[in-house]
Amino acid sequence: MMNVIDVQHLQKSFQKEEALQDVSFSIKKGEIFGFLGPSGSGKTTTIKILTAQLTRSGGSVFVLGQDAEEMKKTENRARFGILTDNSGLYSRLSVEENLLLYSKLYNLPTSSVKEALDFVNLYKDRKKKVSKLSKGMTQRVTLARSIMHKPELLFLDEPTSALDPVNTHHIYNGLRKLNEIGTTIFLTTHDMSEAETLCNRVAFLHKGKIRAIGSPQDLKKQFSDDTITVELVDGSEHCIENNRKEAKKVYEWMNQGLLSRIYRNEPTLGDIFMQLTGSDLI
Ligand SMILES: Nc1ncnc2c1ncn2[C@@H]1O[C@H](COP(=O)(O)OP(=O)(O)OP(=O)(O)O)[C@@H](O)[C@H]1O
Repeated sequence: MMNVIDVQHLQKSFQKEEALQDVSFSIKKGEIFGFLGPSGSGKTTTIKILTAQLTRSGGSVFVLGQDAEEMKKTENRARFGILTDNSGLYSRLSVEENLLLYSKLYNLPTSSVKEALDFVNLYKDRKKKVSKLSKGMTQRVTLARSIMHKPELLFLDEPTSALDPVNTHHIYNGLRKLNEIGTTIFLTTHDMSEAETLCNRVAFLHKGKIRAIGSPQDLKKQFSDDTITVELVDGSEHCIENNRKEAKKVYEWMNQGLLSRIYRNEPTLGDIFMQLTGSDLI
C-alpha cells in the first residue's frame, strides 16, 4: 500500500539546538498514526515540516508522494487539513461566518458548513462570535475547519487538549468516521489513552529522536514481563509467572472455587515510555 508520509533521516536545528535528530518513519494510507512525546520533544516541529511551514535541515520528507516543500502549493493545500494551536479564526465573525468564508475559499457547497458543525457538536452555537467562545469551543471550530474539505490527510496537533470528556468522545467518533471514509490521520499527543483509543500505530518521540514505533498492542506485548495477576474471592492478589508450573496453582484455586479474576499484566504505553526514556510523557 502507498505511503502517504515517508520521512527518512529527518533533522532540524534551530540555531544551536537540534530539535530533531535522524527521525525516520512512514505512514500508510488509511492509518491513524500517533506521534507521542512530552513537551519539547519535537512533535510540532515535525508537523510544521510535513506541512511546509518550516524547512528541514536534513533528510528526506515525502507527503502525498511529493517533497514536503511542495505542500505550499495551493493545489496541495486542498489535499490536507491541519489543526494546530494557532486558530487563525476571525474573532469578530461568528462560528458559521468563519466556516462559510473557508468554504468559499475551497469552493465547497454551503452544506459542508452544517456537516462540519455537526461533526464537532457546535451547530447550536453557530451564531456565536468567535471572540466569545471558550478555549475548547475554539478548538472545535478549528477542527471543523480542518476537516470541512474532507482532506486525504489530516494533521492534528494535540486535538483534544482543551476538551472535556464528552466533547473528546464526540471528536473521537468523528475522527473514526472520517478515517473510515479514507482520511489518513497523523496526530500528536502526550495523552496515552488517546493514543490507545485512536491509533493503529504510534511512535515515541523523546528529545528529537524516535525511541520505539509499532501498534499499541505489539508494543505492549514486546514490553510485557509475561506475568499474570490472579485475584481471589478473599480479595488477595497474586502476581505469578505465565508458565505451566504456576498454571497448576491457578487450577487448584479454580477447583476450590477461590478464583475471582485473572488477567495478564500489560504495561501501559506510559510505562513503556518511562522504561525507554526514564521520563514521563507530561
Ligand atoms: N522557532 C523556534 N526557534 C527555536 N527553537 C525552537 C523553535 N521551535 C521549536 N523550537 C525548539 O525545538 C524543540 C522542539 O519543539 P516542539 O515545539 O517541536 O516540541 P513539542 O513536542 O511540539 O512540544 P509541545 O508538546 O510543548 O508543543 C524545543 O526545544 C523548542 O524549544
